[in-house]
Amino acid sequence: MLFKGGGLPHESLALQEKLFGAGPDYNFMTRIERFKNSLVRVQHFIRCCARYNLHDHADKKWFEGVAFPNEVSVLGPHSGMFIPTLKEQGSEEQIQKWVPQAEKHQIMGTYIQTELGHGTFVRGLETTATYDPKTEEFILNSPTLTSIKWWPGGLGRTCNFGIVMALLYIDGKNYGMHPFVVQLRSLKTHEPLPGLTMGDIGPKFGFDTVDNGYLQFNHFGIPRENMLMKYCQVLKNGTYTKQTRNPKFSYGAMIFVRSMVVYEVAGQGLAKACTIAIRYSAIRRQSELKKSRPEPQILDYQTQQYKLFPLLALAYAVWFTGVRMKEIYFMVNNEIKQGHTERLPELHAISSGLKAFTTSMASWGIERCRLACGGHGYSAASGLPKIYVNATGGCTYEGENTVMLLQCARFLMNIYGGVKNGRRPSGSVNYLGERISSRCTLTSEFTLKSLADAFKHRAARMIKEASERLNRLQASGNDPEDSWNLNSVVLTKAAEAHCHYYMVLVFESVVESVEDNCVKDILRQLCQLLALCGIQENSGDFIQDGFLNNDQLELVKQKQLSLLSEIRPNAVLLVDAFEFHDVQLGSILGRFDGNVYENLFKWAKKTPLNKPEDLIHRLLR
Ligand SMILES: CCCCC/C=C\C/C=C\C/C=C\CC/C=C/C(=O)SCCNC(=O)CCNC(=O)[C@H](O)C(C)(C)COP(=O)(O)OP(=O)(O)OC[C@H]1O[C@@H](n2cnc3c(N)ncnc32)[C@H](O)[C@@H]1OP(=O)(O)O
Ligand SMILES: Cc1cc2nc3c(=O)[nH]c(=O)nc-3n(C[C@H](O)[C@H](O)[C@H](O)COP(=O)(O)OP(=O)(O)OC[C@H]3O[C@@H](n4cnc5c(N)ncnc54)[C@H](O)[C@@H]3O)c2cc1C
Repeated sequence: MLFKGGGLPHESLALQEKLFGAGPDYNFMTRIERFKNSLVRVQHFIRCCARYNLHDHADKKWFEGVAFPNEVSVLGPHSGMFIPTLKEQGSEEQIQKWVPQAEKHQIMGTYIQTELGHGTFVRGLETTATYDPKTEEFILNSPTLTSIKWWPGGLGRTCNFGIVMALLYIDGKNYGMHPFVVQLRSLKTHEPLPGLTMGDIGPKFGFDTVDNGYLQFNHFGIPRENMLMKYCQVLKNGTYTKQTRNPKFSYGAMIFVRSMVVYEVAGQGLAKACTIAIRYSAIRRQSELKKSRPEPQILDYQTQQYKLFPLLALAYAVWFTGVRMKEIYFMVNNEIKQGHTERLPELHAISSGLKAFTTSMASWGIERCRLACGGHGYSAASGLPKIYVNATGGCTYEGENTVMLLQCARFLMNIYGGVKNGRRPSGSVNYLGERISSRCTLTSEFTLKSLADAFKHRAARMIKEASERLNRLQASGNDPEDSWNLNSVVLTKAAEAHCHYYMVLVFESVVESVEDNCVKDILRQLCQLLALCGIQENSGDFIQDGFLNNDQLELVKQKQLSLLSEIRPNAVLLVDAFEFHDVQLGSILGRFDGNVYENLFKWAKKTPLNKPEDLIHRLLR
C-alpha cells in the first residue's frame, strides 16, 4: 500500500469491464484500428463514469489506467488541458457555461497553442484574434503558412471545441497571447465549421491513439464572450482591462501538465518497464555460472543487476518525486487563487526542471530495460516499445526538455544573484543560502543525510559556477543574451544537478517517514543505490573541486556492488509492490504468473502475417 492509496477499488471496477480487460491485441492493429479501438474505449469509459458515479479526477485516473494502458487517449488533452484551462482562466460565468458540458463530455476540447513554425517560443506564435466592436466578435486568422496550428491532441478528428492561444489585436494594437474558446465542429454533423481547415497531422513515433491535428483559420468569427476573461477583459466597445497580475498566468495550463507528467508519465512509465524487465530476468535462464549446474536466472548475473537495480531505485525515486510535485502544484495553486503569487516563479522552475529531468531519465531507463531483456525485449510482446514511444513524448511536449532546463536555470540564476545581494532564499532553493562544506563527509556507512549533502554540494557549486561564468562572459564584452547562450550547456547541467539533489532529498524524506523497520531498511538500500549511482555516473562533478577523493570514490563503487547482492532477494517483490495488473503492463515478458514462453508462442501464432493472405502467398509462391 506504499503506492496505491485509494486506487484499487476503481482499478478492480475497470477490470470487470470486458472491453478493457480482454480487448483485441493492440500490437496486431493498424494505426486506424488503434485509433478506432481507443475511441470505442473512450465512449465506454464515459458510460462507466456515469454508471459508477466517477466524478473525482483521481478516481477517473485510476479507471483510465486500465482503460487506456500505456497510451494517451483523446481524453488526455480534454481533461488534462481543456477543462483545467477553462477553470483556471475563465470568469465565473464562463466556467458555469462550459465546464459542466465538458465534464459530461457533451463537448470535447483540446488545447491549441503550437503552430507549424513555433512551439517553444510562445511569444513567436502568429495566429491573430482581432476584435471588431461593430459585430462584437473576435476574428481569428492564420496569416501565414507557419501560423497554422499543428500538434494539438484530438484536434484532427475528435474534438468539437478547443482553447486557442492567439495574439489579441484591438484597434491595430497587439496585446499579446490570450486564450479563446472556439467551437470547431458542428455538434450535429461533426463537420468542421466554415472558415476552418483542419485534419490529422499523420503517423508519429507513438501516440497512435491520438489524432494530433492541424487547424487553419480563415477570418473565423467568435463571440466576444469567448475570450477567457478571468485575468483580462475586452469590453463591448473594445476597451481592454487587466488585473495587475502576473502576465504568465496565461501559461497556467502548461505548469499544470508539467507538474503531472513527472508522476503520470515518467514515474509510471519507468516503474512499468522495471516491472517487466525484473520479472522476466527472474524467469529467463541463460548460460552457466558454474559448470554442470543448472543455468541461472539472468537476474543472478551481477551485470544484469547493475543494469536493472539502479533503474528500480530510479523508478521509486521518480515516483515519490512525482507525488511530491503534484502536492506542491496544488498547494501553490491554492495560494495563487487566494492572491499570493510569490511562489509562482519557484513552481514554474521546479515543474519545468523536474518534468525535463525525470522524463529524460525515464526515457533512457525504459530503453535500458528493453536492452536488458535481450531478443524478446525487442518484440512488441514485451510491451516495452509501446511504453517507450509514448513516455518519450514527454521529453518534447509541454516544453522541450532542454528549454525547460534553461527555464529552471534562469530561476536558479535569479535566486543565486539575490543571495549575493543579501536575500534569503526559501523552499526548494533554500540551500543556496547555506554555507556548504567543502569536504565530503561520506564514510562507509553512507547515511542518507551524507549522500543528500553530497548532491547539495554538487548542485550549489554548479549553480555558483554557472552564475560566475555568466558574469565573466558579460564582463568580457558579451551582451547578456549572447552570454546566456554561450553559457547554456553549463546552465542546463546546473539545473540538472539541482533537480537531482531535489529527487534524492525527496527519496530520503520518504524513507525517514516510513515506520515499518523492515520496509525502511529496504527502501534505504534503494535510496543509497540511487545516490551512489548518481555519484559514480557524474563522478567528475563530485571530484572537480576536491569535494570527493579517490578513496571515497572507491568506497562508493564497493558499496554500490554490495547493494546489488543485498537488493537481489527483494527485487521481484519490489516491482510487485507497484501493483500493476497484467492489463496495465501489456507485456508477455512481465506477466505476473511468469508463464512467458507458452504465451509468447500463442501470441506469435496469432500474428496477422501467419493468416492466409492471397497477395503474400502469390508473391512467395
Ligand atoms: C487528466 C489530467 C492529466 C494531466 C496530464 C497528465 C499527464 C499527461 C499525459 C499525457 C499528456 C497528454 C498530452 C500531451 C499534451 C501536450 C500539450 C502541449 O504540448 S501544449 C504546448 C506546450 N508548449 C510549451 O510548453 C511551450 C514551451 N515554451 C514556453 O513555455 C515559453 O515560451 C518559455 C520557453 C517558457 C519562454 O516564455 P517567454 O514568454 O518567452 O518567457 P521568457 O523566457 O521571456 O521569460 C519571462 C519570465 O517569465 C517566466 N516564465 C516563463 N514561463 C512561465 C510560467 N509558465 N509561469 C511562470 N513564469 C514563467 C520566466 O521564468 C521569466 O521569469 P524572469 O523574468 O526570469 O523572472
Ligand atoms: C506527442 C506530442 C503531443 C503534443 N500535444 C500538443 C497539444 O496538445 N497542444 C499543443 O499546442 N502542442 C502540442 N505539442 C507540441 C509541443 O508542445 C511542442 O512540440 C514542444 O513544445 C516543442 O516545441 P517545438 O516543436 O517548437 O520544438 P523546437 O523548439 O523547434 O525544438 C527543436 C530543438 O531546438 C532547441 N531549442 C529551441 N529553442 C531553444 C532555446 N531557446 N534554447 C535552446 N535550445 C532551443 C530544442 O532544445 C530542440 O533541441 C505536442 C507535441 C508532441 C510531440
